[in-house]
Amino acid sequence: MSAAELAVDEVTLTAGARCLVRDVSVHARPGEVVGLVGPNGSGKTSLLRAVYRVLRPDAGQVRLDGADAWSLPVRKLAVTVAAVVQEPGADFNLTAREVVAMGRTPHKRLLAGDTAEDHALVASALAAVDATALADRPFDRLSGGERQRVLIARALAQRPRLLVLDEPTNHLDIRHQLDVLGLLRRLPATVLVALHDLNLAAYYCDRLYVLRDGEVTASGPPADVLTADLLREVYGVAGEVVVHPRTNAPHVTFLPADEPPAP
Ligand SMILES: Nc1ncnc2c1ncn2[C@@H]1O[C@H](COP(=O)(O)OP(=O)(O)OP(=O)(O)O)[C@@H](O)[C@H]1O
Repeated sequence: MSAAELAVDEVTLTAGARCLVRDVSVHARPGEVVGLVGPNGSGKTSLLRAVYRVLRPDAGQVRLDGADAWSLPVRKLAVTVAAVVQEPGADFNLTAREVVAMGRTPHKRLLAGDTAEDHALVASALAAVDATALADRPFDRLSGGERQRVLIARALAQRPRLLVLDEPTNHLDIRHQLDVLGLLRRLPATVLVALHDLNLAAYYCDRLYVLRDGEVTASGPPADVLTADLLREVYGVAGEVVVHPRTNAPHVTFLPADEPPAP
């Protein structure tokens, strides 16, 4: 298993008469962690949906290792790409362990049972997200953050070559946010992740793409992309960006609009 190369080439996505994403190109080299950031409604989720093949591009192409992702056989796609999305189907009358085991399905023949390797991969995926103790609990009775970790474990059990995640730290407490993002960095996979927290994106991503109104407005290493000018232009907020002396990553401090004048 090796990390995949992702190339989104000049993709345009529409829904009815509405343009969701226009002429967007995003590239992730094998093993890179690439972040998508941008305000609400800027097109992050839509773009991810085109990559994991839910929303077909009206123009442009999504390529995995050079091949058109939308032409790959379903099974080939399922052993290559895993997605952790915001609204998973709610058909989960299953335990957490059973949900994670679903990640093994693309690797199996029809009706084949679980192998010792499947059991081991499920157990290690649960452990990786600190969810071993949740394994026998009904999935639909877990808290939001617990559920999120189980869904990440399901994607890990799939052993994807490209992992696509939409706001994976949503619902997670700070320790689990740091653990999950640290884990993504260590995976032998390419990662495309939409994040709202710019400081986490700056620390954990190799490169960022900033979306605004469905278009890429900036891209590059976090230190090049995250500037006070960008925060003002894209998000309409005042902020200061410094290189943090301990992490060496850019660190953003937001300045509330009603900040009292300096003494
Ligand atoms: N099926 C659809 N039909 C019409 N409009 C849609 C559809 N899906 C998304 N949109 C619109 O497209 C725009 C981009 O939405 P998208 O969910 O991709 O943004 P996002 O960057 O992920 O936002 P957020 O940060 O709020 O999650 C939004 O204005 C949204 O309302």
